[in-house]
Amino acid sequence: MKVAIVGVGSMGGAIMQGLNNLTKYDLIAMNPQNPRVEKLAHEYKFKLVFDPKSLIDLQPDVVILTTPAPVTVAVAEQLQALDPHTIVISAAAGIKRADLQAALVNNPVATMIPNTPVSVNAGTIGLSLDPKFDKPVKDTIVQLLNDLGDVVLVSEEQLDIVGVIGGCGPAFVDVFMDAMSDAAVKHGLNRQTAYRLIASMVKGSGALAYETHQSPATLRDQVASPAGTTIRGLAALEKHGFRYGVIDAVDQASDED
Ligand SMILES: NC(=O)C1=CN([C@@H]2O[C@H](COP(=O)(O)OP(=O)(O)OC[C@H]3O[C@@H](n4cnc5c(N)ncnc54)[C@H](O)[C@@H]3O)[C@@H](O)[C@H]2O)C=CC1
Ligand SMILES: O=C(O)[C@@H]1CCC=N1
Repeated sequence: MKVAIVGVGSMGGAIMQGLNNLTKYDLIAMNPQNPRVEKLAHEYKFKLVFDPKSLIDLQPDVVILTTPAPVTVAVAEQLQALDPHTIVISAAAGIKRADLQAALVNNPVATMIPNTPVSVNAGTIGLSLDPKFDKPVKDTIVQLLNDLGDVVLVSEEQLDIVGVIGGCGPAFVDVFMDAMSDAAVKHGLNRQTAYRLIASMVKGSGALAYETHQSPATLRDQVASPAGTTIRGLAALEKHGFRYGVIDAVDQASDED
């Protein structure tokens, strides 16, 4: 399958990497000339074009839009001459399917919010589909995105909050991991050991919650032994408003103003 990525920045590059890991996709990219993207094209051996006509001529089966959100509808307008069978999937946060569909009248258009862990095929991808899609279109989209991680099908109204939790979430977790590594270094671990330890701990905590379906509160209680060390740390997190900080981070990221 021929997959084109339009806009090879952080998100487009992560998708490119995740698809390249599988070696089964014929990958194409469109981006303004940029040495970083050219280096990536050389490394991953994908075909790089710089203008919409060249992209359209290559007849991709799927086009993924990972351009900056404010220009994404304009980019879609430049792709109006795509073959009608080409499926377009936009990753642009806050851009509605109706606006993209108005630009791409003949093509099936889906909207999603992926996250950067797609680069290691461990992404979380909130996906909204047009209920009018026929089964082959739906299957093509879901199968492609399943190769990049977990696909969570949601309504378009829910995509904004899914985008904040799944899409912004890795950055919030990164801040937590960074702070923990400072603490570990303060207590004598070297930075590299701290990073490895913390990444493994977060990966394992996520896997445990994911595999067992237990609530975070239940899992937390299993760690906090009576009169033990964990409950003292949990009390300190409460004292410093950690939970409210997380809730407010989601509120702020969700705020459109
Ligand atoms: N970074 C992330 O974790 C996530 C980003 N997104 C969405 O992905 C999109 C891109 O975000 P980032 O990768 O963070 O931004 P970025 O700034 O790193 O990448 C944007 C890329 O698009 C290219 N570009 C700009 N105008 C273009 C045009 N007219 N045609 C083709 N390419 C063009 C830029 O040269 C750059 O390589 C945004 O719409 C954002 O909402 C969605 C979920 C997560
Ligand atoms: O920061 C952003 O706007 C994008 C959307 C979700 C994650 N990154």
